[in-house]
Amino acid sequence: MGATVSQDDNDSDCHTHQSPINIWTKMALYDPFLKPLKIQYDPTTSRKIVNLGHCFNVEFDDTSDMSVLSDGPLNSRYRLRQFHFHWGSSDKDGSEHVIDGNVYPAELHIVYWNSQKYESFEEAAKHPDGLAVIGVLLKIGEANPVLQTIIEHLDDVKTKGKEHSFTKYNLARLLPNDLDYWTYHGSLTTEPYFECVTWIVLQRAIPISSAQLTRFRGLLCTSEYEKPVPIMENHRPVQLLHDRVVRSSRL
Ligand SMILES: NS(=O)(=O)c1ccc(B(O)O)cc1
Ligand SMILES: [Zn+2]
Repeated sequence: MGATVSQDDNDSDCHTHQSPINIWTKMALYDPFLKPLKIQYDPTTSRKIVNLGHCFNVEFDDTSDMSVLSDGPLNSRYRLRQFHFHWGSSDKDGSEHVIDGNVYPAELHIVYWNSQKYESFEEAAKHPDGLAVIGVLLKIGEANPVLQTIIEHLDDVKTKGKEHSFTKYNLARLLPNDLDYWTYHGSLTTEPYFECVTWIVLQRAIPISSAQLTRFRGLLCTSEYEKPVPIMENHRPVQLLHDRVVRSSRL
């Protein structure tokens, strides 16, 4: 007699906390115990910009707790490692998280790891409370001068594997003043998709101009020795919510 597989067996599979998701704002649960985000940022920790082939990272010195994220939904101190973006082949899509069915043209991910409990980013990524990622939606608007300082360096990292020094970046100026957020437990949105992320998606989007966003699509996923292929898009489709609840920091 073969095993019978019921519907709930599908939910018992081990990939039920995947990201990104569609956030239905009216279904989000206001949690009065959620604290405001505490973002301590030291501009001297920015080190370099790197073309990874599927995106570019701005990377930080994470050998000590100089730029850290704490409070919010978190129970530990998380150390800043890198930030990167996801975008689409046109301004019509590109974000990973979707809000009430609305896709945004791009999304910023600021990646932190739990340096209070774990010795390294790699170790932290193996645990459900290992990482915290602040997701910031981008909307088409005025040219963003703080993004422009990044965009000016994209020509230095045009091909896969290229990197360029990138210091004294003022990440704090990139964030909106309003830090209200939605939070839920999820995963990395690229390989290896580990379910190790406390997602903190800001409720306020930041502007980018269409011309600035076009510059992202000029990056190449090929090395300088290969036929040039642009990174036209790098966003993952939304995943099933399963048994998760999204909480909101604002009523
Ligand atoms: N897109 S994401 O923020 O979920 C993310 C962050 C880090 C890594 B990783 O360092 O492998 C992968 C995906
Ligand atoms: Zn990302």
